[in-house]
Amino acid sequence: MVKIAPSILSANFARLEDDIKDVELGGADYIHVDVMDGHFVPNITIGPLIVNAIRPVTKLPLDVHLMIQNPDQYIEDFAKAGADLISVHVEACNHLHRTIQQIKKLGIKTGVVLNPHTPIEMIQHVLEDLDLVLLMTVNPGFGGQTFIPQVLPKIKALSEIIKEKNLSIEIEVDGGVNKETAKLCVEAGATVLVAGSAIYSQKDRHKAISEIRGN
Ligand SMILES: O=C(CO)[C@H](O)[C@H](O)COP(=O)(O)O
Ligand SMILES: [Fe+2]
Repeated sequence: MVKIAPSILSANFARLEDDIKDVELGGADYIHVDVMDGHFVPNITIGPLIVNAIRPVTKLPLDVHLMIQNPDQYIEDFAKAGADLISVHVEACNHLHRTIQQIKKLGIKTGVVLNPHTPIEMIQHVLEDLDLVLLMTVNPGFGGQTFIPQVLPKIKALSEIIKEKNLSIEIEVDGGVNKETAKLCVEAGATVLVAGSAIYSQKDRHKAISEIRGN
């Protein structure tokens, strides 16, 4: 069954604990945490302090999506704050292999993210070291954007490579995922769906999660 990772970017930050517990009760598999630095992307969101604050309010793994320049400098802080999985953007890493080893050494799961225009060839030499590849289906920086369908063939191609190599890597998609686009992503091979606005804009978040999962 496809996993659902609600993005708290679209939650009410004044009621973060309630908004996290609500999606946990609704069957979410991860809590997706969007970290933006105002440099790699034109928006500023949250840091390790918030990750540390939300860690005790949920049993779900915290899936931390770093949209920051120089991620090496902050990886340890996010791991100590309670991240279970840290994903770094290929486009933000000068020495991707080194950054991946840094995350792995901390004993947490390791993910790499590709922007919509970045080809999967960029990660072919590090695939064996990854637990997850996150394919952006919007240009990162904001919630509530429109899904970019041109990424679908990339999801399919990555899924085929993973099968061919007999690897155990999750394919996560992020951006503009709703019940319609979720179906296309799952058909292409996505195994984890991030959804922010499509869950948190709804009064009944439990129903939204089920619908995105395709139930
Ligand atoms: O990484 C992100 C943006 O850069 C968010 O995770 C993503 O946009 C989720 O929001 P929505 O589902 O509303 O598109
Ligand atoms: Fe994200």
